[in-house]
Amino acid sequence: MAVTKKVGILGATGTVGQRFILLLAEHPIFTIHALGASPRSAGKAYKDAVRWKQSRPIPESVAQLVVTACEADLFKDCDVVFSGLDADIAGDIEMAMLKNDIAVFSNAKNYRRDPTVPLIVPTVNSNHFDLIAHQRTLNKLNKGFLITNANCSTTGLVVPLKALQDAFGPMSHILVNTQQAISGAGYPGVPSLDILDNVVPHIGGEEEKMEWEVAKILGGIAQDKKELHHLQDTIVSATCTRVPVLDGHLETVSVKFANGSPSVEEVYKVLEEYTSDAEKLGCFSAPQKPIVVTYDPDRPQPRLDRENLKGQAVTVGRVRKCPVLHIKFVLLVHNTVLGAAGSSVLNAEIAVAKGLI
Ligand SMILES: NC(=O)C1=CN([C@@H]2O[C@H](COP(=O)(O)OP(=O)(O)OC[C@H]3O[C@@H](n4cnc5c(N)ncnc54)[C@H](OP(=O)(O)O)[C@@H]3O)[C@@H](O)[C@H]2O)C=CC1
Ligand SMILES: N[C@@H](CC(=O)OP(=O)(O)O)C(=O)O
Repeated sequence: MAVTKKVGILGATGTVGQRFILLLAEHPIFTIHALGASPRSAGKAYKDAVRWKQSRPIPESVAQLVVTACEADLFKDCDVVFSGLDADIAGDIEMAMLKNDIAVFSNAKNYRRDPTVPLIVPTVNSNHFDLIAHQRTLNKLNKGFLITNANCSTTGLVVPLKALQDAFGPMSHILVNTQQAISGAGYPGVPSLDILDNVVPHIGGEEEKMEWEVAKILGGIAQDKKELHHLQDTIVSATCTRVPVLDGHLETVSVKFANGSPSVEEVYKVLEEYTSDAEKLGCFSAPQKPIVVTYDPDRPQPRLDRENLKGQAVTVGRVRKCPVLHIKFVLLVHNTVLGAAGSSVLNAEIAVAKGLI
């Protein structure tokens, strides 16, 4: 039987934290060891601290665990710390964990632009783990390191883009429009009077994140493994909206390729056949395949497709020629699974498989 690793969850009471609890409560190699949240929650049993919003009940093994403050000393016995912390406080807390030589998997935006921190979508760029040796040298660490997840909308976008880039070469232009679920705004999130019977065509900072993160994730790594190379010649334009859906971000995408357009049939084939290292490494949470292709004319849809392959796959459909660029399609990503906690857990499984933890 595999040796189990002790894990801590920071921000365990939040929207992303609750997903971590569900994904980790019966995990074959990770055992929940410590739960952290704000001073408001510290000292309480998890069931009393959390406002549980999941359709499955709080796992029994977690309900009575006492939530602590997010102090590095209290997590020093953990092999891995997953962070679902609010970005306002994630920076300092995650850095304190890293300085204590702990492996940190962050969902927050704070370190995504740090050139020494890989921004990893597990079914896209797990090769960026190769930067960790250099990061450890820079920070004088033995076993600790820090990696971040991408923004949830970016995560959905880069999975099919990676398949297309591998097959057809660089893309010069990418236009994306998102319809994002309310769970993306955390709890209590968007007021009901703003979102019911409505669409809000603004999510602060989201478009800038999407436009920037794609280039880091789809870029390469230097031969000496000390630097990430961002894409230079790909322009991304994003428009992000909030819609009255609970979970699942829908995105409409148009792409122009630098070397000319593939056919719709070629694109479908490439999406169908795309594989990632996560499956090849045999990771427990890896989807059977990173992309579920739908040929139904009215899919993907959030309510019907967000749970595909347990929320770890991106569903893509409606591939057709774009009269302005080259190819357009629709995708759906589960924002709190692959878009957040699910990516972190799968990234940690990859790190274990690569011998980094
Ligand atoms: N929701 C989503 O789909 C996605 C979210 N993210 C990112 O993940 C992170 C978490 O988001 P989300 O779960 O939605 O946010 P929530 O607001 O639902 O949860 C925030 C968590 O942070 C904790 N917290 C707040 N203040 C402090 C503090 N001073 N010290 C310690 N802990 C504190 C809260 O604890 P308490 O309950 O005690 O207040 C809670 O556990 C954010 O950085 C977000 O940007 C990334 C991708 C997708
Ligand atoms: N902003 C996203 C969720 C999120 O928190 O993203 P980020 O981790 O990039 O701040 C949404 O509203 O759906």
